[in-house]
Amino acid sequence: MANIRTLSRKKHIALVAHDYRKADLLDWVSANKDILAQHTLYATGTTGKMIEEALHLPITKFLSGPLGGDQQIGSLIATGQIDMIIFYWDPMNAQPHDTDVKALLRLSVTWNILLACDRTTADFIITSPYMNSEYQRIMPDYTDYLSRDIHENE
Ligand SMILES: O=C(CO)COP(=O)(O)O
Repeated sequence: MANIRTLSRKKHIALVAHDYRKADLLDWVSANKDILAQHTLYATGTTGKMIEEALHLPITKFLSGPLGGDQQIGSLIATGQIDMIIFYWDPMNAQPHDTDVKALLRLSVTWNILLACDRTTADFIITSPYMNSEYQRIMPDYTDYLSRDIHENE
């Protein structure tokens, strides 16, 4: 039987943007401020400071992404404390912490959470009826992986 985790009406949402995409994220957050204000918000350090200063939304800020903030959010995803991430990563510039960026994207998929990396996807998510209701999230089953025979290749 599938393992289900119920997302409450009030979602836990992480907001993250690379420098060249921060203005775009701010624009999207501004356009959806009233909806976002009904949820619990988290962000990497610089992104969070920018949103707080511009829009006065309460937001839990972690370290700046390259200094460990991406990994802090990744850790919350792995422990089921983040339901959704809006991650405006920069497709045109290399990042010094590319491994952390990849890890954050990987964990989002690993745990089947909501992930938007562009405005169109973010718009579809924020207008979904599930934003105002509970949602039964099917948890991926890693039982086989966890019980694998680690000696089989010896
Ligand atoms: O680097 C980031 C995401 O990978 C974002 O970090 P900041 O919000 O601290 O700029």
